[in-house]
Amino acid sequence: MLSSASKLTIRAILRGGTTSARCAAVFTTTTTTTTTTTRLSSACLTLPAMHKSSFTRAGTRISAEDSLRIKHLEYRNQPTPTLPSGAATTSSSQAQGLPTTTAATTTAAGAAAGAVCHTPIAFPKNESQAARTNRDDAPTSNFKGFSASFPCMEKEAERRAAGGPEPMYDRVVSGYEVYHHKTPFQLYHGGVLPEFNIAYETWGTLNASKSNAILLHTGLSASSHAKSQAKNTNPGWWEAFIGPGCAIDTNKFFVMCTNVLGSCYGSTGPSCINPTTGEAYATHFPILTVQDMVRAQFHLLDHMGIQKLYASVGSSLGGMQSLTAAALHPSRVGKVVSISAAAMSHPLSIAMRHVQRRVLMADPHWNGGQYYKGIFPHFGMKVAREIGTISYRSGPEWEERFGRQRANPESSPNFCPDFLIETYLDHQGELFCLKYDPNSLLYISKAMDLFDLGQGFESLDAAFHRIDMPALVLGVESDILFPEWQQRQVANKLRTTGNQSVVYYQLDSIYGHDTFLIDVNSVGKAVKGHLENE
Ligand SMILES: CC(=O)SCCNC(=O)CCNC(=O)[C@H](O)C(C)(C)COP(=O)(O)OP(=O)(O)OC[C@H]1O[C@@H](n2cnc3c(N)ncnc32)[C@H](O)[C@@H]1OP(=O)(O)O
Repeated sequence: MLSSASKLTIRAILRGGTTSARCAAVFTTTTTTTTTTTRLSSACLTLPAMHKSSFTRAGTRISAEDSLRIKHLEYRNQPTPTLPSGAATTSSSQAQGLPTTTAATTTAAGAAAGAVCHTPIAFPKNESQAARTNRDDAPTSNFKGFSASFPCMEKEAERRAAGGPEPMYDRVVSGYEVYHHKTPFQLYHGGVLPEFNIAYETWGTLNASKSNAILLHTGLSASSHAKSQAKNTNPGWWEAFIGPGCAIDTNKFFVMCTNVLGSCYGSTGPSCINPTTGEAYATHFPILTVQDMVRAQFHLLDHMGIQKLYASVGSSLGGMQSLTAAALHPSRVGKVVSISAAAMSHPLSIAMRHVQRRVLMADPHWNGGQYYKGIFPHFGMKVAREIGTISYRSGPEWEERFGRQRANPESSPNFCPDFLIETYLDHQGELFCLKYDPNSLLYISKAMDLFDLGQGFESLDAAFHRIDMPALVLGVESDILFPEWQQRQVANKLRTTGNQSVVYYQLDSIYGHDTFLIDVNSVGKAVKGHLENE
């Protein structure tokens, strides 16, 4: 935790579209006319010690106290890949048909005549590596193989046999409010929802003129529970970022967070009952876009009488929503923040979500999405999350954290989680898989693939041109899902299409895409500076 005396000096460039005037040192502890002091109250700084000490990569450290370095970037010195200028609207491509894969526990079977199958490993379990290396390697028999024991698969088989009720996603969180939209809602790709709910939570106080509201948009699988509050005291997913004196200061702002359309934490999604059939929507739910999610949120704002947001803030999918809100309703968004997002998903990120969906759909219990009264596709969901986790963190972090260590170096190598990185992924998959509706994962991850900020506008540039309010764009060098070059594209596009006030930060955190969830010091301070800078 940082002491109250700790400080962060972040340098940024603010450049107008045609002017080269710059305003450096936006956030610093030194008071100048172009300076805003940016401090997070110590109550917000709950970053575990591990997260600070693990930053050992070479780089420009801005201050001794801070674990992350924020680099000064000049647009003109950065080669920037170009975005296509037209809005390439991707057509809906709902996955067709069911894979026929059956998941059977494999057993080794020796094919060759005379082969010895299921031979127990001859080496004593606790034999040291040195002893193994020094062993006289003259074989004592013609064949000695692997002991075909797969405890992780046996556990999975037991779970399948037991079945069990579908987890109740809407019980995972409680204490949210619900906006009920009573009339049919037309979606971008042609679907219509007869009605919908949006779950939301709020923190701070809405002022009399309703001018201090900040809409916080979530990533793929988050609920509206960004912060603990009286009706739900569990820590939220941005717990340390929101509160008095924090990055989003609830002494100043009224913060709202919604659960997106298509999700499973109180908003209408595939696990909800379709009022026209009395059955769960499941995979009859219409294909969604990020724009549909944001349009639903603006119905909630209308309902609350909030004409103009002080700011729209989001990371990842939330950053896509944040940019979309600003493009759809520029007159209703005062400031925009986009962290680790993009103007459109790039092929590698689509590929990573594709394999998550395929592995989920390959679980026979997924059953075409009709598992709500059957057996939950636990294994498919778990492995999908493991793949997702690979895209959320980074190789450098894992190198530092796990290296090549095995969970139990004295045990024989095996095909169940063995290396620490494997047990980590296994744990992350297990932690998450019962907390989220598999069909929501399909729909929302597809919406991310389909995302194109230019959708519905004349061109991508036309969409960017509408985002004329002060903008903060933040990227992370180790992010493979939403690479830093995409953040630079967003910042550059904003600037070249006429935005007079764009701030871009590049962080060299090793936490990859998840940096926005972990690094309150750097991400939080950048957000606070942007929100509070006049
Ligand atoms: C794509 C989008 O739109 S949004 C982004 C998607 N990202 C997410 O959803 C991220 C979800 N992850 C989280 O929420 C995490 O808790 C974070 C990011 C907030 C915090 O991350 P960290 O503090 O680094 O936690 P970490 O990833 O190390 O996980 C800790 C857990 O792993 C366990 N663990 C750590 N190493 C190992 C290991 N080698 N083997 C087994 N388990 C391990 C810990 O015991 C701990 O378990 P617990 O949670 O049951 O107590």
